[in-house]
Amino acid sequence: MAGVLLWVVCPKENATTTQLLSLIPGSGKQQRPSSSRLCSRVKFSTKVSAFSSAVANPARSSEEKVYEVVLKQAALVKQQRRVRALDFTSTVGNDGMNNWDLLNEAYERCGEVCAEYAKTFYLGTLLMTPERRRAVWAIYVWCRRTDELVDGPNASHITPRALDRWEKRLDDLFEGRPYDMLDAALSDTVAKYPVDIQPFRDMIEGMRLDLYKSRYMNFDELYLYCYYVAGTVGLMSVPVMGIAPKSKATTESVYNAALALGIANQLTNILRDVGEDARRGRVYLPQDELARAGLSDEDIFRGEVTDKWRSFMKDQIQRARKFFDEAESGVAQLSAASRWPVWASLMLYRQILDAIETNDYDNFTKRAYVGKAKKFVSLPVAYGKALMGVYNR
Ligand SMILES: CC(C)=CCC/C(C)=C/CC/C(C)=C/CC/C(C)=C/[C@@H]1[C@@H](COP(=O)(O)OP(=O)(O)O)[C@]1(C)CC/C=C(\C)CC/C=C(\C)CCC=C(C)C
Ligand SMILES: [Mn+2]
Repeated sequence: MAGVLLWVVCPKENATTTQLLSLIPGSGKQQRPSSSRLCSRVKFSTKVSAFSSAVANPARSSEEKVYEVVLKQAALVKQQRRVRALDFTSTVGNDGMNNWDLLNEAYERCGEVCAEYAKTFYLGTLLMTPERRRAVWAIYVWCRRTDELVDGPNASHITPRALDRWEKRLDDLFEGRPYDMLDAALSDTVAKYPVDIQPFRDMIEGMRLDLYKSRYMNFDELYLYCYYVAGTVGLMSVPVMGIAPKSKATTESVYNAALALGIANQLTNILRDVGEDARRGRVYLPQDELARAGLSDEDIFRGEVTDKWRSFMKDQIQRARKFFDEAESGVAQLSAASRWPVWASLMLYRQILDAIETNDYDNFTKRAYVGKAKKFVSLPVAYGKALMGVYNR
């Protein structure tokens, strides 16, 4: 797939099937969020409840339910909650390597995977502190492997039970019992940073949805899917990327921006891949909005760019852009060294929306991508934005 951030979020471009196969095992302060969208709908409370209990109340919108997760994650980072750290100190194995060396090797391997599948993002991480950089690699690798379960070469063999086993493995690694060396790196990361298990579980839930759901009745349903498979990445990453010590923003608003970036990226992914998804029998577009635009699944399968389609797409693109705008406010609040890769990914992914427009909204037969020239311009601009950040410590 094309380009810098595309290497982050769509690393398939750089990956061969066999390479990916080898990754698959056995096959602050409380305040209202910046978003006015949300402000109008969420009843704010300092009481933070688990996502599962939020789900139990179906009268609430997906944004409200997900916002409760944001509050919970923000509260956890404030507590600096840590899970039991692994003991990587003493034992020396037959090969003369001690556990410490093994852990370093595990992280190195995560870095290699990241460099292979998400090259420019990998380069961006090199600006981060060594500790943070390798923790982000470990998270990246776990996300990549999770997505490969349902999208990779073995996808047709993946059952809900296989995902249950993957979740059990996740529980184990959070408890300090990693299954393999890539898990060990994440085990160490979650012991060192206030990373909660819930976004990881929720990403697996998104993959479960992909096993049986191929239509989304309205944006509320689609939003929840986007949270599961992409918003979660933002929530996993912020505790590692770190908030600038001098930032005056609430923790919760930074998490909210991170969530928005994940949602924006996934909505963009969906708009770019309409044709590709349709060929797999999938329509990740809100059915009610399609109907209101006078469109149906049949129109999508036919793949004809009509004025109705253009008008529908304009609205979808506008919505995705709003989520990017919402994310922007949070980037400046991140620790200085973490800002560049985030700005770069935001700018490059957002340009895919421009590319869809340039293609006259033909996302049935043309794949929107950001060309090399635009990437080369965006990277220094992103760097400048990162440097200009309000808090440089
Ligand atoms: C305050 C603030 C703005 C902080 C930044 C927070 C942050 C780092 C957000 C990251 C957002 C992000 C990159 C989300 C990923 C979104 C995405 C498109 C997910 C894809 C899901 C499945 O989609 P699909 O199957 O339709 O797509 P493909 O055809 O398969 O591409 C994913 C593929 C899920 C798996 C996600 C990854 C492998 C990426 C994981 C990335 C990281 C852990 C690093 C994120 C860090 C940076 C700097 C972007
Ligand atoms: Mn995928």
